[in-house]
Amino acid sequence: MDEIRFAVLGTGGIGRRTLEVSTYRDGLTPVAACDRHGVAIDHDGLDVDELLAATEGNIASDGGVTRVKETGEQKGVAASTQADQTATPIDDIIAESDAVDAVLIALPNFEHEFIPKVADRFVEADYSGVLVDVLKRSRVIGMLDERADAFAECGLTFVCGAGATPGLLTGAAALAAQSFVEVEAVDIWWGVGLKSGYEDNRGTVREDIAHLPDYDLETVREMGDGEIEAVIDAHDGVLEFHDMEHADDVLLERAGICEAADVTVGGVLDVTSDEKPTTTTVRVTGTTFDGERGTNTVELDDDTSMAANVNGPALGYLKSAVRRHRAGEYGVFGPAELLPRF
Ligand SMILES: NC(=O)c1ccc[n+]([C@@H]2O[C@H](COP(=O)([O-])OP(=O)(O)OC[C@H]3O[C@@H](n4cnc5c(N)ncnc54)[C@H](O)[C@@H]3O)[C@@H](O)[C@H]2O)c1
Repeated sequence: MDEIRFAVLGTGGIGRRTLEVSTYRDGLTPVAACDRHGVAIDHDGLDVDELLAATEGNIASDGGVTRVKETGEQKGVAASTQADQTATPIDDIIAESDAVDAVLIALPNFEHEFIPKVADRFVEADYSGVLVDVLKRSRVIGMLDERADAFAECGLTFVCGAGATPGLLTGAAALAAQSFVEVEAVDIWWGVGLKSGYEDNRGTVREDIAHLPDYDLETVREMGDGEIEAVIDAHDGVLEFHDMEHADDVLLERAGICEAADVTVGGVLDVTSDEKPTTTTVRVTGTTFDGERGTNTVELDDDTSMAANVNGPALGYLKSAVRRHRAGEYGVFGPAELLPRF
């Protein structure tokens, strides 16, 4: 496979690690990266080490965040010698997108329409390439599906929900389901330990809090950092979630594996320790062709971090998407559709 030149939109907790993980993968050259204040573009390949060093402890987050950790004079990616400050970071990358094979979207998702609207801007620019997102919310998949024809017309291959959950765990469920002729339940239970906590993973932690009873995306978007930290403190740094709106459900349904209503997602986030508070498991219960009822369980090792489980799969799905794109397959794909089909 030819070298893949890719861009990262959003160099926060996830996007920075996307760049780092890509240095361990063959055939991936990062050529552009941006956050809300700056953009770095080098068609010969970005110097990832320099960019990571410049943004260490210096992530330009948003979502109601006013206090940004800064070590250099510039906020976020603009602190890199390879970057420039800009008011139009995404448009700056779109302007160069003829020379970009794939774009990984690691932007926050506080507004459901934000990522679909970013995709619209690529369509308006007639971008023929790959877009991959790691978004979580089920309802956004439908918004992307509505755009499938527009994507197909401009030759765009979009892979949605390609992080850990949804993403890796959706794919694991799709594989585990192959033993059955009928799937009755998929239960996803995740554990994440993030000692760097809210400071370095603002988008992820804030979006997760929206799943707690009494909160939603609208309320967490308006909350100040102090209020978010107060919620975390009120739970002693350990937050447990049930019945989360994670797109694993609609992504398994659109792959024909089970009904969305048969999928449950929950988990535990511990921001006081890097140890996982609980083991991440996917349990798929169904009936085999010869009448046995059983549960196939996939388990992640407790030592694999969230950053590893989001970014490894995201880049893996990105590579699969580039193959699809080069074979002339355009439109919207979920992680379960890039695996054995039901
Ligand atoms: N699927 C999964 O398993 C999974 C797991 C973790 C996180 N995520 C998702 O990853 C996303 C990123 O999370 P994070 O913790 O890295 O967030 P973050 O807040 O740390 O980083 C977000 C980045 O996006 C940039 N940004 C925001 N608005 C922008 C704009 N208009 N233009 C350009 N850049 C902009 C910010 O400057 C920042 O660099 C979230 O949507 C989260 O839900 C998915």
